[in-house]
Amino acid sequence: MSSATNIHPAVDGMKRSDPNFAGGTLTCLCSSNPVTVEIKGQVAHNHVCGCTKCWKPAGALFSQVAVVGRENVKVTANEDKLQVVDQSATIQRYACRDCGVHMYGRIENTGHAFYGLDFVHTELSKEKGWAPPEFAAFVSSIIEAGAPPQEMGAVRARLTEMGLPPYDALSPALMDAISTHVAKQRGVLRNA
Ligand SMILES: N[C@@H](CCC(=O)N[C@@H](CSCO)C(=O)NCC(=O)O)C(=O)O
Ligand SMILES: [Zn+2]
Ligand SMILES: [Zn+2]
Repeated sequence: MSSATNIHPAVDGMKRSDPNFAGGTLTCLCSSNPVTVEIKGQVAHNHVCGCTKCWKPAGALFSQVAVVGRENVKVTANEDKLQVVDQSATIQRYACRDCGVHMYGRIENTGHAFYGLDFVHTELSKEKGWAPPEFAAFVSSIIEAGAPPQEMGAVRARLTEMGLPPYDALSPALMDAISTHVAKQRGVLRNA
């Protein structure tokens, strides 16, 4: 089977975003004492991510990950099961120590362009109406997790067919936002 068929189980044919969506509850995969996280309101910049750091469902080549204001993220059950996957990473990903699912990722560096935003996987919620993914990020990184390099053409073609433009970092809009932030910090952006 070609890798190109395994982009992400929840993404193909995803419904349109509900303009009045109020949020939902993310639940980890534990059959008993699951960790739950309440998300208030809609997420932004939902995307599929091929990087090795984001949590992916079994068999998927990509994770599905979006951002939401950290003030709208609240752990509502079994918080004691959460542990940070990699303390040295920019995004501190809180994973369930029993099932391994990442419940939210938080940026603690106040100087980072995305400080104030948490990273979440909306597929962990049963509510419908979440904003669907808009692009594919870190596509080349799937090779680092074992995807055959010779299948990358097929993977990019499939992503494009699914309406997810493939990029090897974040989307141009998000890369511009990061660089604008850095330029402002350095004082080199005069007219912004
Ligand atoms: N090739 C590396 C890339 C890892 C990476 O830089 N991931 C991005 C995107 S995560 C969500 O879109 C990132 O911002 N990482 C910061 C962090 O993980 O703390 C790989 O595949 O590992
Ligand atoms: Zn769990
Ligand atoms: Zn990622």
